[in-house]
Amino acid sequence: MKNNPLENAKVAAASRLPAKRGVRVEVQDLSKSYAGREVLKSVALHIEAGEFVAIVGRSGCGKSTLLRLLAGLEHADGGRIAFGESTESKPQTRIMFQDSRLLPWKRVLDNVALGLQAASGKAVQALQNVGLQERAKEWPAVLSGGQRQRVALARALVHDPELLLLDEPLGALDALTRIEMQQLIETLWRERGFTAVLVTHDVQEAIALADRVILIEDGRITLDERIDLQRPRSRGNAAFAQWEERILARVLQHPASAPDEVLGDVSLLKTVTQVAWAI
Ligand SMILES: Nc1ncnc2c1ncn2[C@@H]1O[C@H](COP(=O)(O)OP(=O)(O)OP(=O)(O)O)[C@@H](O)[C@H]1O
Repeated sequence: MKNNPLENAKVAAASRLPAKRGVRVEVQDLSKSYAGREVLKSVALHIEAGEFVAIVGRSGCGKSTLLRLLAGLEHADGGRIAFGESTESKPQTRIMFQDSRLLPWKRVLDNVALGLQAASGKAVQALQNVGLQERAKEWPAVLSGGQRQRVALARALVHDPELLLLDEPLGALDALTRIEMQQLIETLWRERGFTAVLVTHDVQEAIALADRVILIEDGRITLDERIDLQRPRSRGNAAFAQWEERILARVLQHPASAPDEVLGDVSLLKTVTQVAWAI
């Protein structure tokens, strides 16, 4: 295979199509407080099996808290989360963070194979899917940030998850690598059919990837928009730009808690937009 993650993903899709594995997610009346401060307030959310949902919102609004509750990393104070038909069974879930969290003392392939019993075939295939099979024997430290995130993606997908949770996984990457990673995630999601929930500060990323964009403000869902653009989505398209402007305007409408935060949020979002448009 060539060292091109998108091409590799397409070839792999043609040769080996696993059953679509998305799980339906039902969140009702979910609440969570830290030290008496309510961070999530009666959140209700329905996600179809195989749907791609992006969650946006200002810093501190509760996005990652919701993701951690979906992952089962923390417990809610109230409400319920159900997967598929039952509240009992837990789906195969994987989470990716901004930091790849690879083990520095294990080589790339061994990082991907973590948690697998008879590892190597599946792990090699997962590395091929992200275009890094030639780096299998190297240490994570010699990879670039984007390559490390591709390894983290391979490590998540090797378990064939029903639910993939993405907590700003591309937040530390440069604009071009970020767009390439978005395309890779979209290709693998379309191939495999897992349910995806992405937390992002980047409205353009949310619109590029998601079937639905959800806005959280002060711990509540205040916007839930279905993005009716065909895939793959072109950032130069007028309808794309209209969606971006509309959601960005809505995010910025909500007052931030401090003047610095307003400036930080606006400039971050605008910078990402301008850089991405310039490419
Ligand atoms: N373990 C914790 N203990 C105390 N407070 C917490 C804890 N985790 C989160 N919080 C608080 O809950 C609020 C929401 O945090 P959360 O990480 O969900 O925000 P976020 O929307 O993901 O923000 P960002 O976009 O900056 O990552 C914040 O005020 C945060 O300080």
